[in-house]
Amino acid sequence: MDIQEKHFIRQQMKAKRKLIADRDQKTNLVTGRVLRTKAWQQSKQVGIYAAIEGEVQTEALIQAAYEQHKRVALPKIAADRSMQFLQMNKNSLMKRNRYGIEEPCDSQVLTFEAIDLLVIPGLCFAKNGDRLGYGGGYYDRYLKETKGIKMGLAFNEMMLEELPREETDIRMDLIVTDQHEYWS
Ligand SMILES: Nc1nc2c(c(=O)[nH]1)N(C=O)[C@@H](CNc1ccc(C(=O)N[C@@H](CCC(=O)O)C(=O)O)cc1)CN2
Ligand SMILES: Nc1ncnc2c1ncn2[C@@H]1O[C@H](COP(=O)(O)OP(=O)(O)OP(=O)(O)O)[C@@H](O)[C@H]1O
Repeated sequence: MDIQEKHFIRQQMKAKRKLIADRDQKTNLVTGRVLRTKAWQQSKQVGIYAAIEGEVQTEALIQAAYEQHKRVALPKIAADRSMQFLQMNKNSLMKRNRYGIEEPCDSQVLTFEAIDLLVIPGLCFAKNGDRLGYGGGYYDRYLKETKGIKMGLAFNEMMLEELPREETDIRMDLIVTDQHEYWS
């Protein structure tokens, strides 16, 4: 039942996301808010997603992280639906994976313990920190292991009052949108 409901919300949000206006401007607002959080300012090693169309974009955050001398790691997915974060620098080579998402070719894996802040994409989020992704379970599997702060990024239009939950779903500690921050 919940799984069907998730499927339905996914379809709805994919369509809705395309219609969000002023996405670049809103990305700038999200970026500014993230940079002002204590979680960002205190982090030394950030795991951050390479954005795809429709998501809050992350180039400016990645750039800021380099400039602030943080260690930056991007996710790389594997056939068994696991995911690792690989440490990057400005010259690292990137390649598109099977979903068309840019990922590191080959660099050092950052361990679960090393990452103190994870910046996470989603199709939509709930105010209590629940997250809905594309349904691969990549982030749920990864986040089970991590000790870092889990920060989801969203446009305000992607926030719902609540989401159906499964036992394996991992809550965000914090969601940053163009208008608010939601702590859980
Ligand atoms: N930027 C970003 N990176 C991410 C995620 C994400 O949501 N955003 N993921 C979060 O988990 C993982 C990748 N998961 C994904 C799973 C499916 C599709 C996707 O486009 N699915 C198509 C069908 C494609 C196919 O079946 O081959 C679709 O839903 O229409 C994209 C990402 C890991 N990296
Ligand atoms: N820790 C886990 N171990 C094994 N299977 C898991 C785990 N977490 C999630 N799954 C499975 O992965 C599938 C997708 O999960 P879910 O619908 O929560 O994905 P999602 O959060 O939308 O996707 P993603 O994390 O890739 O963005 C489900 O069948 C779920 O049972």
